[in-house]
Amino acid sequence: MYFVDILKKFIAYYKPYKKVLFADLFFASLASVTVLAYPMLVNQITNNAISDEGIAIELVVKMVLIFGLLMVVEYASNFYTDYFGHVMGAKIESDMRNDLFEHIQKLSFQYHDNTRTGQLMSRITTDLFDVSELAHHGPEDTVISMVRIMGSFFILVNINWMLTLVIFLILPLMLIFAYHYSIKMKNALKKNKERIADINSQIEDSLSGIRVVQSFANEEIEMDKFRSSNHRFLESRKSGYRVEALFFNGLTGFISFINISVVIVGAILISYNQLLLTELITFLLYINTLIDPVKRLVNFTNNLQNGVAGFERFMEILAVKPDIMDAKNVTVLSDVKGKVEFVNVGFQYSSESNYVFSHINITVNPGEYVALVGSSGVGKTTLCSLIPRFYETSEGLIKIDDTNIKTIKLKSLRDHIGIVQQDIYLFSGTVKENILYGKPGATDEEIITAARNANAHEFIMGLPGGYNAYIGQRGVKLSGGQKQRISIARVFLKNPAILILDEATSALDNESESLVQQSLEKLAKNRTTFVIAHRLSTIRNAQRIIVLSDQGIAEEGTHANLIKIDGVYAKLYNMQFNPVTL
Ligand SMILES: Nc1ncnc2c1ncn2[C@@H]1O[C@H](COP(=O)(O)OP(=O)(O)OP(=O)(O)O)[C@@H](O)[C@H]1O
Repeated sequence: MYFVDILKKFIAYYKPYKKVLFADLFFASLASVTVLAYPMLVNQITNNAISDEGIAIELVVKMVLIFGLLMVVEYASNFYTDYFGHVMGAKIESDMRNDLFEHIQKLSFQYHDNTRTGQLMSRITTDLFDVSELAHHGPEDTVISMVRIMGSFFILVNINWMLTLVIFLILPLMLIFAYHYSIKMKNALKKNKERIADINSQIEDSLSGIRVVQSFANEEIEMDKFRSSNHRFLESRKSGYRVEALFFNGLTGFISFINISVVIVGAILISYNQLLLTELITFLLYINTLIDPVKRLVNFTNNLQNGVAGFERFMEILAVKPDIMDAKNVTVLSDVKGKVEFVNVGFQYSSESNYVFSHINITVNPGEYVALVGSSGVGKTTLCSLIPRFYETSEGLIKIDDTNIKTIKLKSLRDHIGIVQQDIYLFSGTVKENILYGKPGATDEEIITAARNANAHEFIMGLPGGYNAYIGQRGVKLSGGQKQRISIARVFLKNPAILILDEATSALDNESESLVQQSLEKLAKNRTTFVIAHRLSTIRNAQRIIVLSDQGIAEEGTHANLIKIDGVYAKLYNMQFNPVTL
């Protein structure tokens, strides 16, 4: 049942390429038939054209012409299967890769938190290559092998059944050998794949953190880690090549054994006048026509195993249901006012971990500026990441403008929320491309206005190339404050009703901070804003400060009120502004 299911899903990918597939199978059969005809022609020449009376020129010319014609047909058919067949396989692979990437993008933060990017990269790239090989060679090799095995068997029996029996006595041994080694090869290849995926993860990890590596001068440690996974890969390739060498040379050995046995038995049959020399020559020529598709079939079992394994891994990811999806009847938000309500909200990252918080009740009015304060790890970022549904609440619910966010179309929900974080992610590309990310299709004027609002226009104009300046991988060519202002421009362009500022200025120096702070204040105007700040000076003017503790919301109020009640906030504030001196 499982296999049928997998097969059905696999076959579905052929649908757009039905015509090419059938043409491919037709030409594969045609090429196989021509191969079967060659030894026949040799037989005609040796039997009828050459005799003691001389050479029958007319017949030879006729045979040569047929030879030529068959060669043209074989060449054209093989060209079709080699080119169009491979292109079909590549197109199927490309369709699968698109589906996989689309799906992976839908998977929630929870999934990505627990999955190594390098492993996913391997699945999207190398694994699917095996599937493409199977998609192309699977049906084709089956047809070629069947036509050739049946055709040559029929011809061999017709020439001499006793010699055919010799082959079919040895062939099962060869198949058992081939099957045994093909399993070993499959295991070796699987190991290779796992290890190359490890290397990919390692490269991804080390190179993404190259700045940390170099700042700690830990290149040698990274090199050691790399050397060890590279060595493990080398070892698995070594054992793979060993199995491969045994396998292919063993097969060649069996083929030689079959040929020698046929020659010996054939010689005996000739001596008893049971066989002609010309028949023995034709028979020997047909052995290859029979053995070659057998080898092909064995190879195909390998392709099949790899391809199926690759396809299973592909399906495995596709089977992961995005845990955060649109409900059946979703609402699309329009004209959002920006009221945000947490109703008895509780959250745990996984069923095994502790609740980060529970029983959180907060109502934030449209346009209100609310600061979240609390010690490190208390859950401020987590609380905010529930609003765009990056994670799903474990208890309670969140409402925007009185609508439960689980009933809002995910895209629509996220379209109305802007986030500025401390750890900014800019894509490698130009300044303009990065700002445009906030509203694809925006005009140049809109981009410049957003940049001006974010205090970014001037420094952008100073860059070589201005808005078309290339900013490097993750924006490495820009300063922290500049990156931050580009990310703010991006949100200005998006123009969301709800804003989350997650410690956006805490990594900046005073000058940068004031530029960024100014633009953030402008950005927050008329939007419901949640600010997470470590530097309490930046939130003194907040309309409301919510203080989180391990027990939930500990205090709530304005800065002045909270100082007056002299609780958790006052303690945090005093720690920052009146540090104890010895
Ligand atoms: N992706 C995650 N998977 C599992 N646990 C997480 C994850 N992210 C955060 N946590 C845990 O959840 C708790 C709250 O983290 P969170 O980042 O929300 O705190 P925070 O108050 O924003 O801290 P800080 O002020 O240091 O940024 C922490 O104990 C943290 O270890």
